[in-house]
Amino acid sequence: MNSIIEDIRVRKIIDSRGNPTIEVDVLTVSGFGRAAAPSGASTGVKEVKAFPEGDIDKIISDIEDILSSELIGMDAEDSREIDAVLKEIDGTKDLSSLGGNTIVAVSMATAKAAASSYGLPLYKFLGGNFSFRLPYPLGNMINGGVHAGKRTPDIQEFLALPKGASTFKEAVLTNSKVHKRIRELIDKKDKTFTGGKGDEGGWTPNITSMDALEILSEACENVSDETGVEVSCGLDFAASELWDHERKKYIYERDVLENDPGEQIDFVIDVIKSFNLYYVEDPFHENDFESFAELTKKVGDKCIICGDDLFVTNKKYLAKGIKYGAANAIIIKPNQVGTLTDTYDTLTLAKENQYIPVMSHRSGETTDETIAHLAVAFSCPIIKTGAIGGERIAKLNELIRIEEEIIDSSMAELER
Ligand SMILES: C=C(OP(=O)(O)O)C(=O)O
Ligand SMILES: [Mg+2]
Repeated sequence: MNSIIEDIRVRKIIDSRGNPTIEVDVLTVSGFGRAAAPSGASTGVKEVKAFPEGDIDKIISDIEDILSSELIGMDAEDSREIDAVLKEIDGTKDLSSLGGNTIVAVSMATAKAAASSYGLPLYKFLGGNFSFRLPYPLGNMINGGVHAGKRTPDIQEFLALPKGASTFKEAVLTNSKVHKRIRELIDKKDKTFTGGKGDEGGWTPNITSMDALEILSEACENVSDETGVEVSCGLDFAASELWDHERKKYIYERDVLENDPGEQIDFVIDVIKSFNLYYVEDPFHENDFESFAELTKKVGDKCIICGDDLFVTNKKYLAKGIKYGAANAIIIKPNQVGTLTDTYDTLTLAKENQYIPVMSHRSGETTDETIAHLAVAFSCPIIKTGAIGGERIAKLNELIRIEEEIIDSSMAELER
């Protein structure tokens, strides 16, 4: 039994925002796995709690003792059992006792240790020999909202998807061209721009969302013409951050726009049509399943409507969404739900119901590359993990390596 757990180490490291997070090492008889947890800024209220209350250093040493006494001697290969034990030790619904970030790091590090015990990369260990498809990278080009500073666009993410790329490497290089082109276009529009970037490596100009959309659209078109690779545009509204619960309105401060829920639906449809958007994430706040359903009914045949804060990678909320017909895609962030098993179960439900699973980074990231492997292992047609920036390219470059390693690899199938 080469995959029996022999030791567990938990440490505090920093993420891309300079905030503390948790990294876990798992040692088995003949393998080793390491994973670190990311953190969100526009977190959904239904997500598990990232950290328990209290002094993180004290928590870490306590947690290491507890985990060691429970997990040493278990088989790292048995992810479902490991995850069940983690949840049992935690004992809370929102994982607030150990913290979702601790649990997800242990869950992922254990799976990596099991893969290593068999001498396999994680994507192959989890996905087997028939996981040969690479996801399309959905790249963050302009950052706004809570991922950027004051006077930046209200909408959180302006995205590009090189859906005409025939290889992952070509797709990544195409996105980097769009990113560069956008800088040139911003320089023309915002004369004070000094090249600042936001949490996910997108530019942070002092312009409105509408101007940012014009620039995104022009850059995607320019690069498509220049390279022959079709590049589509997308947005993450992160609308829970725009929603004023008291006034029941979406407030766009920079654009000086206020939309009630009905106006927001019309506005989103108008933007999708005017800019020929291929992808829209969280256009409504996290509890508005009805508006999601109306939008999906109206434009879901042409545009990917993706729920992030709406579903928080949780199969319970996804099941509700399926009932409503809300969305046709779901963001998959393992730390929103806490374990690899729960992530897998949500993904499976999504696929059974023709929801596109979009594997995703968080705005606060480390150089951990686990989600690159999960995207291939679980056949996600899209991965959202930035376009540039060390912690973002850690995933993109890992996928370039994976593509090289897979015999007869091909890009995912994307319809619409
Ligand atoms: C990645 C995102 O942001 P965060 O990690 O801040 O939730 C997102 O909203 O899709
Ligand atoms: Mg989002």
